[in-house]
Amino acid sequence: MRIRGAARVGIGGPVGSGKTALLERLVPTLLRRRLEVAVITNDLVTQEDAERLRRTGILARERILAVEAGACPHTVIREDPTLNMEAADSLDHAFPGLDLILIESGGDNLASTFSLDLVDYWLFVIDVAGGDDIPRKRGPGVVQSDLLIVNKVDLHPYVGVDLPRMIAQASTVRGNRPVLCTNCRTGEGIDAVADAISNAVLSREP
Ligand SMILES: Nc1nc2c(ncn2[C@@H]2O[C@H](COP(=O)(O)OP(=O)(O)OP(=O)(O)O)[C@@H](O)[C@H]2O)c(=O)[nH]1
Repeated sequence: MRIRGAARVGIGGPVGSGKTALLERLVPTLLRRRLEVAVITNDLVTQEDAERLRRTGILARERILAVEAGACPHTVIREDPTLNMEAADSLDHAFPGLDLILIESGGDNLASTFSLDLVDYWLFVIDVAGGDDIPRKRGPGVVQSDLLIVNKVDLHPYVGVDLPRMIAQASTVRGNRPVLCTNCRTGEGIDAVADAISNAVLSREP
């Protein structure tokens, strides 16, 4: 068992659903709440997402670590999360006051889930452009995540998606575990995501 450091929060979801865009909005929101944050990104064979986040300047470069996941993004967050656990341990060691380590998975399919050896809580990000039948397919990520995020809600009129129906189906398959909507272009819904994470994994008030 690890010595208690920062809370570890996973962010998974299909390719392009908006995981990095969510981080770009969520990190500044958490920092405004005076929380100490670091990020680990997982890419297949590059450090692209980490470099993208570093370029935004939202966090000091050394608070953003990259794990190269190899061929299977879910392997390093579920079957053998050693690389991510080592990265998180090194952030805990380097920044003793850290509150949260956000671990972004590489883009994967609806079956991807996080090992609870790695994270205390995990979000799964889908987007409306993927279609409103995604929740009905009952992928483990959609069903089992602690928080489901339906992103890109601004696009629903353009892709013919019935958003209320999509949310209702998501809530049904999740047995009333939470579902939140976000628009990472504008920041809509991000405060609610920060509230959910804080309430779930932080012992002190933000
Ligand atoms: N319209 C709209 N576009 C968005 C939103 N969120 C993300 N995008 C766009 O969607 C595309 C993919 O976003 P990313 O944040 O790169 O997605 P990702 O899940 O990190 O992608 P991978 O790491 O490749 O799996 C980008 O062009 C974003 O600008 C949103 O809420 N609305």
